[in-house]
Amino acid sequence: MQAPHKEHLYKLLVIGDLGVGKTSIIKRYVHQNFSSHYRATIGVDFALKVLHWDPETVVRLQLWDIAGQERFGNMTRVYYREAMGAFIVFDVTRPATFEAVAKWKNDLDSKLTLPNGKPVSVVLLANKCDQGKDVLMNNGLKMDQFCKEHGFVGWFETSAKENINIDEASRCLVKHILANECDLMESIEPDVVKPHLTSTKSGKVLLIYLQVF
Ligand SMILES: Nc1nc2c(ncn2[C@@H]2O[C@H](COP(=O)(O)OP(=O)(O)OP(=O)(O)O)[C@@H](O)[C@H]2O)c(=O)[nH]1
Repeated sequence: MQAPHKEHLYKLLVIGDLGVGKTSIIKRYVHQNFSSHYRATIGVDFALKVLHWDPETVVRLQLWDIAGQERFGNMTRVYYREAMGAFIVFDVTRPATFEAVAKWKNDLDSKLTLPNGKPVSVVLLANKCDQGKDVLMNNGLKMDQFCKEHGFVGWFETSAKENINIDEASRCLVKHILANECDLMESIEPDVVKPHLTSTKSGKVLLIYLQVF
């Protein structure tokens, strides 16, 4: 079999209010499992997903699972550094978590831009759709409008529990990032946007930034 020609490494953020399902979405996406047991993330956690994008291209995604409580802290600026894209997640059964979406998006846009000054690609995830299938059914147009107004590249109803639309949402985000990278390559040296990656004993990904502060 011929080796892939192109390798991409992207840091992706997964943000949104407490308990909306960020960890569960990542677990489903990376480990193909789900637990109904809730344990709040403290700070940030990491996972790595390898996508065979096409016969010639491998895409590695470093998923940064950022605790919901971090919206009220000062660490998001550090966590956001050098990300190429993000998922913002809300829980369809809790309207307050949707109201927080714009705050998360503003926080992100105020602290992170691509090296060419443009905003990073962000996909909105309406999670736990297995619990409230009707909540968004009649609001599709409103959601399209909301995404346009707030600069999301797309939105998906997802369920980590039933494995609905998570792969699709990721493909949408990666597609936009690949397109953005073509623009970036024209003006920026590739090494400038690549973080340093090593593996730890536990198999988790440890990201070492030389200039965190
Ligand atoms: N029914 C249903 N429950 C879900 C789904 N996704 C997550 N949950 C449940 O929601 C609770 C919170 O999920 P987490 O993945 O821990 O949420 P989180 O956003 O990572 O939370 P923080 O770490 O506090 O920010 C857990 O009890 C999950 O089992 C889903 O798609 N459907």
